[in-house]
Amino acid sequence: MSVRVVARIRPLLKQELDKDTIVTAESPAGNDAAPTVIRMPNPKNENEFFSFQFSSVYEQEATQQQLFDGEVSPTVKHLFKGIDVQIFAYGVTGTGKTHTMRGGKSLADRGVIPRLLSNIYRRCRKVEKDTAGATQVEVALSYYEIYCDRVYDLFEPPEKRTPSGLPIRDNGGKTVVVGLTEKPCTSLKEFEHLYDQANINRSTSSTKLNAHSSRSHAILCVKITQTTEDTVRVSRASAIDLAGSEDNRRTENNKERLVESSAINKSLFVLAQCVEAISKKQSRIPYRESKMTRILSLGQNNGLTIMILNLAPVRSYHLDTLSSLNFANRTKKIEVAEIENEPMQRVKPLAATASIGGANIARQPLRALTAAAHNTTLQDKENEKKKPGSKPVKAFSVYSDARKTTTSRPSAIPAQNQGIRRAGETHKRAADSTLVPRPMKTSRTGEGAARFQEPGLSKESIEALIAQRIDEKLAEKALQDAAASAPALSSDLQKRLDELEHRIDAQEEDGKAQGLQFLLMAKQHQVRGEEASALRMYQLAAPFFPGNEKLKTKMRTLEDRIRTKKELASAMPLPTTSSLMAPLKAQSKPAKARAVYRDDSEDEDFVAAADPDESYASDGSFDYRPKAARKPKKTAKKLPIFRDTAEVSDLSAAGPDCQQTPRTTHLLKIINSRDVNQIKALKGVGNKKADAIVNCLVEMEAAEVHDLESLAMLKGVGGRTVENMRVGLTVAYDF
Ligand SMILES: Nc1ncnc2c1ncn2[C@@H]1O[C@H](COP(=O)(O)OP(=O)(O)OP(=O)(O)O)[C@@H](O)[C@H]1O
Repeated sequence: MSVRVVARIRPLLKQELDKDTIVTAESPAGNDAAPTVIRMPNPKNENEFFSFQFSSVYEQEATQQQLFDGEVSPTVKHLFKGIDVQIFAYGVTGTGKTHTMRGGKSLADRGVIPRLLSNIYRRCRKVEKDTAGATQVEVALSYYEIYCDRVYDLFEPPEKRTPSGLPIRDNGGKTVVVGLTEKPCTSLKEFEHLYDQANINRSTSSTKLNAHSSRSHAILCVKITQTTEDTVRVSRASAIDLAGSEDNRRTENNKERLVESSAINKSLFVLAQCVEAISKKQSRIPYRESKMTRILSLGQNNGLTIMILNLAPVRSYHLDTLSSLNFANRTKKIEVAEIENEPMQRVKPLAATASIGGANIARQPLRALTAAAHNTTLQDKENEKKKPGSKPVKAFSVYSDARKTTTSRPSAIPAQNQGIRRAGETHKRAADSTLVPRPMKTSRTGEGAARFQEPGLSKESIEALIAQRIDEKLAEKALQDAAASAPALSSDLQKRLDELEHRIDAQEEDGKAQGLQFLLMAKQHQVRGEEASALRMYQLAAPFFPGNEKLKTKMRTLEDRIRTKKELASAMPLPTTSSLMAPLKAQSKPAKARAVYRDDSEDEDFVAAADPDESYASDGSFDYRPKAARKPKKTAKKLPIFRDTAEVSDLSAAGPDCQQTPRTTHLLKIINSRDVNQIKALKGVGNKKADAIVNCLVEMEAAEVHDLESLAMLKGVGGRTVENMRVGLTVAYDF
């Protein structure tokens, strides 16, 4: 399922005026149903309105209780079924993220986090009661912040922090913070105490836009462990209060706030890049470019993900609000696999795990070997059907090289290890009972115990064997992942990027590390041909290298090139919207013509075609080569030509400056409104097409469709559709 995105508009603050309200909530059909649409004017033309559809929309008056009941409360039962839940608040500074997640002290003001914990404890009691105490539920908390791209444990006082913060590692596909405190927490009261104490340690400051602005991303992780006699099931709820993006022209931040702000903006920029890369199905998602994106792992985590988009209703946030809405619109398309964490057999923690993360970080639990639909092949299911009563089939065996046995053996497990199934419950398997070698089982019920009882193998050696096998699997997977995500860079270039990364690692303590990171990102963007992003990163790096002439020259060159490109684009017959639409529509044009008006994401070709000699030659660390042989392109598809011949009189009546008929103008106005209902009402446009058009427009951000040719190039639209839309308008309105 996709990420669930809900929007919340905060009420006006004391200094804000009602007349400045520009963001409103609406029901899709304009009826009394709960609102799901956010509407706001186009910053370029206030007579036009943009509409954005989300799973739900909470208006200014919505209470903390309503938001919790509508969005978070329903996830708790899934959490107890073993499904991880991630809830994060996103929005510009001062839009109400902390209010939503943490809230105030009074009962009514409590935010998502205390309510979630209250709900979890209630459910713990219910589970224990319903199972007459056979299931024990334990809750443990960890809470940390990412401040200036460094991870700090919020359960530790600031004076205990090391300047470089805690390291993060990939552990079996999950990102973990090494050395984080995990505190068992048995009641809501205990939670409130721990949470309040920890929040004192969080980095907040007063800025011009928010008297209590969070200067870090805060992540609360609630681990729920349900233990029965035989199994242990672990699931996690993560509640994340992201720091808000800041426009430093408005904040008047001092130097310290500026450094924080640039770290916040950088991480949010990387997050936006990740979301864009995911939505464009690119093979490389830049998760690793910021700790926040590594930890958030949007689109990589299994479970339920909810994003609460916080919005300020007033005009002073106009552009920021539009950018947040565009981000949210992309996020809602990200698919997340709703896979539950399977229960595992109760075993003592493996000795080998201690080395990964100290006492508090456990190795990725041994995956349950119980029947799991997603782990079972069709063939396996067939086998199960054919042999009623036969043992179910499993997808893989961790213990495949253990010796087979034909008789049950006396238990070799110490009596205190109650987690492992008892000898009496073990099942025998005849050595020759297999039609195929080593039959697979989905369930290890009993079987796991039998294997632990192999004589001749000590408990330690079995554990060591398991640890070794898991490490091999993890290493294999890491190699596969690395190979799959490796960008197609020349080995020379890759070497230089690696060197730069090593320099960053080596200088972690040095103030320049942050600057080098910006530089690395700039180079990565540049090598991908994303010049605007590269320039932005160079600009962020600049304060770390004062007086560096090479860097200044590089920025000037990029600025010139971007400016030239823009001028060329405006001189071209097709408007910029076409360039934005080009990648959206699978139409290809001859490379040379296209080079002039394509957007950032493809301007590597622009460089190669328009200015082959301009170069990264000045950049000693780069060996830039334009892409060599490319696949032959398809010949350009001819664009439809629209002539409003039937309306020449209208055109002349509209005056000499007007290049479009009123009907065309009206049609474009409807399209640019991005109002899905208005677009749907056009002749020949159904729900699907209207959605596709609105999605294209959202991808174009603030850009608009200026003519019928550009409209015909939108994904899902063609010349015929445009003609239908236009013709349909003759009867629909009065010119
Ligand atoms: N739903 C709401 N009801 C009442 N007050 C609200 C609401 N949402 C936000 N506020 C108020 O708006 C102000 C800013 O909110 P908050 O500090 O939560 O913003 P933020 O998005 O977390 O900002 P930052 O990113 O700077 O930390 C606070 O004074 C807060 O009390």
